[in-house]
Amino acid sequence: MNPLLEVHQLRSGYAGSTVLDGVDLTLNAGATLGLLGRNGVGKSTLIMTLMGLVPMSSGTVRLDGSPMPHRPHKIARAGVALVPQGRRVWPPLTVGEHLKLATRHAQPGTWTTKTVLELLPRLAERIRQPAGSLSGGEQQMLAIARALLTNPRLVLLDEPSDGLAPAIIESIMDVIHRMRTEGVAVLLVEQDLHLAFSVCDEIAVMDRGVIVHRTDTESFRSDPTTAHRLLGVA
Ligand SMILES: Nc1ncnc2c1ncn2[C@@H]1O[C@H](COP(=O)(O)OP(=O)(O)OP(=O)(O)O)[C@@H](O)[C@H]1O
Repeated sequence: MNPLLEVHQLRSGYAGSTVLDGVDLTLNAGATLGLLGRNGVGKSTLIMTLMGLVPMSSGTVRLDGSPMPHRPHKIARAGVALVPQGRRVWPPLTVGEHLKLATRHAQPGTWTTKTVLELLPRLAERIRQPAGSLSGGEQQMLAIARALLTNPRLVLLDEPSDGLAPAIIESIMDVIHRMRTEGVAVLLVEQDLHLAFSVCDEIAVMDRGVIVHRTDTESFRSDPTTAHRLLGVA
């Protein structure tokens, strides 16, 4: 069986500077992989390149055995959804308007406005509120809701815990666990090790544009020496 996502020798970057320098990565359908690494090593660039938002200069990306389309809307239609760093909600649009827009090109599936609002009841309570007036945690939930409504096979989550209180991070964990239950594959870029360890089957570490380490979560968690060497944390 093909992996859902197969990345081979991927290179990309910005205006003459190479950031990804030969990334090799696979992810099976329904699996949850945490991508860790120090600041600036290229984790977000990988997410943006997979989503077609940063052009690749060489390498291959395959989704379910077929070449990944290049344009973001085609990548989304192929079943890949992005929860970007910084949420990227539209401040004047209400929660309801965001959800309506997200359903426009959605594939049919488990996730509908009803099931997403059942999972994220705080959004249901704020359906007429402009996104700009939501708290950071609520905006993060909205960004996740928007991604789920497309009924993706793969969700790329870029630092969902960034700047959020522990209670909200717990809610994000619950949502990622639910994605797993529904068979959605997740590539999670995270600095919060507690979050990554609690939801991921495996951990990969990036350094200077390549994947330098990959193991199951339990092995990574029980090997603080390696974690310290790769991430600078105990
Ligand atoms: N839009 C951009 N234009 C030019 N350089 C960029 C751009 N975005 C990122 N970079 C550079 O690319 C490199 C990798 O950045 P990236 O955001 O992918 O790292 P990261 O591992 O996600 O870091 P962090 O954990 O701090 O978010 C950095 O040197 C960064 O300055």
